[in-house]
Amino acid sequence: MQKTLRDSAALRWLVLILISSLLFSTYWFYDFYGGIKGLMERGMGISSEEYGRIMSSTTYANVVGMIILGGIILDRWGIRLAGLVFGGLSFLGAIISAAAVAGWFGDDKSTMLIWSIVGRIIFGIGMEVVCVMVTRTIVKWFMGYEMALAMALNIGFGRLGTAMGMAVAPDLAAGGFISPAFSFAAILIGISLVFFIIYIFFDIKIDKQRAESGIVTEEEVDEEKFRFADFKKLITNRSFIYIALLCMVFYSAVFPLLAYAPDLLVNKYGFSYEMGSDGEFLIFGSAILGTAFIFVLLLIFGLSFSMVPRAFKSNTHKLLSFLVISTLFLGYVYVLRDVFSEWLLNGPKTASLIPMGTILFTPIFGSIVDKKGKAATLMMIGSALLVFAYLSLSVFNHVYLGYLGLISLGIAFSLVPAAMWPAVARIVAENRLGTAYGTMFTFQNWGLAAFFWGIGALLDFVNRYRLADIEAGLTNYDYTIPVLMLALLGVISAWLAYKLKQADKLQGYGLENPHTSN
Ligand SMILES: N[C@@H](Cc1c[nH]cn1)C(=O)NCC(=O)O
Repeated sequence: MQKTLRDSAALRWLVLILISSLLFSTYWFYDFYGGIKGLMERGMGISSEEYGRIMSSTTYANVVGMIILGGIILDRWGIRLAGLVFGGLSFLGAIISAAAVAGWFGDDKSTMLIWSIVGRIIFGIGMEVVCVMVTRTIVKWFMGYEMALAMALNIGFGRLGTAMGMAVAPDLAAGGFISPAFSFAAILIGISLVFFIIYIFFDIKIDKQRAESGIVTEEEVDEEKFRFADFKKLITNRSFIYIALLCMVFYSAVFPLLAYAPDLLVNKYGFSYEMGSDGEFLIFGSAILGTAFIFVLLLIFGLSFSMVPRAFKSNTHKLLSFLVISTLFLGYVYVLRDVFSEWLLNGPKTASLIPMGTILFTPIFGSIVDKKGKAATLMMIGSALLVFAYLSLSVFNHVYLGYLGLISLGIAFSLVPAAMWPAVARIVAENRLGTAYGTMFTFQNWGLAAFFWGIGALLDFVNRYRLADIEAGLTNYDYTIPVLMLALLGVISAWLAYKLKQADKLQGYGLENPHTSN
């Protein structure tokens, strides 16, 4: 058969980098606010509830079905046009948000707040559909090749965006000026759109080649398309209902926490927001470049740990490669020991290690699920870890228990997604997967809408008699009750995972069986 562009490994990986840049930049924009929550409150004069409202507004359009509509549009228009339109929307939303905090629409609090919300709503419409579009593009190029690896790398780029956004935003907002952090994040989306436009040339070419060689084109492949008949079937399937609810409750306990985690560490343990010079690693005199370099190396180590030993067949080679990577990693930690010890006392840098840790752990747990199964049990364990994490970060006050809580949160954030997404593919037939993911992300956005806002509102409420002192810098926010509320979500997640396990026993999808037995 005639070869197409996707038969070249180099081109496949080039395509992955071009399109994953969109995930990197949109995840960055989604999450960087967490690193500068305190600075936003001071700079814009907003409360925690108003900060929560801005974060929550990202989900508003998705709550009323935008992801599903976006999926239908993606089916009709195809990757190129839909990618440009929805990528363009996320860029537009980011520009509006950056203009809002720069005071372009007016520098009074309510104008800045309203336009920040408008910006986030538009950004949110684009971002979620971009995620679906990028996944489709990976399927188009990697089906029959290294698809699982490509998906893991793609989500790794997203998590890197989250981590770097949280860690670098305070450096960009040095001196309390938040505007550069917003402009930088918006420019990143613009750059990734340029990468996407470059990708379009490859997309046109491969479609032409596939048409010439008689391979079905994107428009003809309807496996991933949204169908209302499928939707009806899905929402009457017990196992799907439990896993979709689990997706909503679990992510509601994790994504919103990321938006508050740096501020929690600053307020509860007295961590810093801005980095002292001891914690800076300079490259060409730039701390931002230095931080980016440290993160990229962490990403490379994370991926090497999880991918390289697995690539060898013999156990000796596996062990040898693991030892080599471990030695290099220890050398890296040793050289940067002074920087890391400062980072562990800085709110945004410490919180950014949660998404960074998932890059290492998610593929490891993914391969455990492949080999041993136990997907529903692992989701129960991941949810229980959330409960432990949030109890450690709320009712106890010891900083070491706090670190342990953050590590548990990182493990839970790796374990549940690693077990959940392949489990969906077992419950739902392949030709209904697009509909299933669109439905699950819609449910997820309902929860996110409530908890992005809810944490901020509850924080203001429980601290209502001390708000003036907090603003004056005389005392700190008490995060105990809002974080305890998230522990409750962990309990509900564990219960839903248990119900899923029971439903699976009745329906026989084999969620507890290894994937290799199929
Ligand atoms: N809905 C997507 C994308 C996303 C990321 N942050 C907020 N929305 C999603 O949840 N993807 C799965 C993941 O684990 O990132």
